[in-house]
Amino acid sequence: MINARNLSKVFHDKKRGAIRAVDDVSFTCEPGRIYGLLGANGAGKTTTLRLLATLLRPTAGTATVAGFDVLAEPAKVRAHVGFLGASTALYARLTAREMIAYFGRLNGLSDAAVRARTQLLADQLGMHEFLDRRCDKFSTGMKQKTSIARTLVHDPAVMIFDEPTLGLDVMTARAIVKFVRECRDRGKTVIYSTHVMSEVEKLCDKVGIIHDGKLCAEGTPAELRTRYGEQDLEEVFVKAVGTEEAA
Ligand SMILES: Nc1ncnc2c1ncn2[C@@H]1O[C@H](COP(=O)(O)OP(=O)(O)OP(=O)(O)O)[C@@H](O)[C@H]1O
Repeated sequence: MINARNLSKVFHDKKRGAIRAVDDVSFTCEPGRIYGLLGANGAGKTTTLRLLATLLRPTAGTATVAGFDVLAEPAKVRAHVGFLGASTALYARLTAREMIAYFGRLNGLSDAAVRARTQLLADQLGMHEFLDRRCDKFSTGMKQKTSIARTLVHDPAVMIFDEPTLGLDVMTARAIVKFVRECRDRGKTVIYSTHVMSEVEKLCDKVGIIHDGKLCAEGTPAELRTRYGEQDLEEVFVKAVGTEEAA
């Protein structure tokens, strides 16, 4: 479960001054559900996700993630969250298997648990063919699958994916979308940020549209279509953001 309450984050930049990257954002995502965070470049998606994963501290507001407060119990939040960000990196000299094992041990898993999780994640993500190859030889898709596996090795209750299919070919993107759906079906709480409307369509039970740091519209895809009188989610997005700008 994720419960964000009036989350705000202000950055202070020498050139740009104060940047209100996230502005009073509140939403809830329940177990067995995927919450889609939709927004243009610079809207505040990544900052919101980093606040939830405790990689940043909110300027105001707070959130509970898997039952723990991000301000009061950040270590417990981290133990129950898997965060796949754009900068999730791999060690070039390690193989995918070693990479997963390394993060498994960091998360306190036994050798037997690491072996079992590696087997399962490699099955689910289709990684067996390259599990024992070094990460520096990987394609973008292999890297992303390995990053997902190392992020989720401790089987967290809450999974945060920040644009996980960016730059991937159609087949790899589909495999990842399928994997995320299966995580939801196993009862995980999933938050998923993307620019790709077809993924929102396929995946998200609820969508939050973020613009200039503010959550300007929220609902199921069907509710948003009705509210904005548009079938195409891209049109819904344009209208929601346009209404916010006009206001
Ligand atoms: N560490 C930082 N210092 C200063 N400003 C920042 C920092 N991180 C983000 N920002 C600014 O905060 C705003 C929101 O950025 P954020 O990365 O959250 O947007 P986003 O919706 O994830 O965009 P994208 O789709 O391009 O990844 C932007 O104006 C960005 O330049």
